[in-house]
Amino acid sequence: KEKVEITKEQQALMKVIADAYNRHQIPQDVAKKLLQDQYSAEENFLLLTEMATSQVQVLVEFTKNIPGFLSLNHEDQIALLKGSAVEAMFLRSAQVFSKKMPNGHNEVLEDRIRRSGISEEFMTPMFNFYKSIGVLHMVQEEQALLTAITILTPDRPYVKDQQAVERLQEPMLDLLRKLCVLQHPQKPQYFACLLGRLTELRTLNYYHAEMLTSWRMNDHKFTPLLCEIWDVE
Ligand SMILES: O=C(NC1CCCCC1)[C@H](C1CCCCC1)n1c(-c2ccc(-c3nnn[nH]3)cc2)nc2ccccc21
Repeated sequence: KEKVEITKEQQALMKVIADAYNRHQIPQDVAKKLLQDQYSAEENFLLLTEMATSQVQVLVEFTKNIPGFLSLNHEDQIALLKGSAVEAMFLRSAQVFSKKMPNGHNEVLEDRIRRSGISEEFMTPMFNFYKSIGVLHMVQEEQALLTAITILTPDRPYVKDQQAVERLQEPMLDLLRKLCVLQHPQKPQYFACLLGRLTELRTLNYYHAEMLTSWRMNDHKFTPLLCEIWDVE
C-alpha cells in the first residue's frame, strides 16, 4: 500500500490556494434570492448576468494568487481566464447548488432554476453536472484546487506557451491526487472521478453560447465584462 504524504511545500501551496479561494468567495446570496421569490425570466437573466459578472471579478483575483500565474506571458494569462470563465461559473454554480440547506430548500432552489427561463434542452446536462458534483461531497481544498486546475488548462484556445501552463498545473494535480487519497481512503477512484467532472464541465462550455441566447425572452443584455469573456454581442 503506497504511503502518501504531503510535503512541506505542498502544504504551503495548499494553504495559498485554499486561502485565496476562501477570500474570494462569491456571496451565496443568489440561492437566498432565488428562495425568496419566483422572478420573471427577465429578472432571472439580470440576476445571472450580475452574479456572473461579479464571479468573473472574483475569479481574476483568485487566479492572481495562483503561484507562477502572473509570471506567464500576459496574452496567455488572458487566454487562460477567457477559456475557463464559463467552466468556473458552472463549477461554482454546482457548489452553490450542492450546499445542504434546511429541509425542502434544495428542492425549491432546483424548481426555481428549472422555471427560471433557461430552455428545457439544457436542463438535463446542467443538472446532471450539478448532481454529479454534489454526490462527491468535495471539501473546500478540493474545490479550490479543482478551480485552479480548470484555470490552468494548457490546451485552451490561443495559449502560446502550453508547457509553461503545464508546469503550473502539474503540481496542483499531484497535490489534488494526494489530497483525494488522504480525504477519501475508501474511494480509490475518487481522484479519477474528479478529473472526469472536468471533462463534463467542458461539454457545458460547448452548450453555453446557445444556452444564453435560448433563454425564453428577447433582448438579452450583458455587462461589458461578460461581452468580453462570454464572446457575446
Ligand atoms: O446565478 C446563477 N449562478 C451563479 C452562481 C454563483 C457563480 C456565478 C453564477 C444562476 C441562477 C441565475 C438566476 C436564475 C436561476 C439560475 N445559477 C445557475 C445557472 C443557470 C443558467 C446559466 C446559464 N448560462 N448560460 N445560460 N444560462 C448559468 C448558471 N445554476 C445555478 C445553481 C445554483 C444556484 C444558482 C445557479
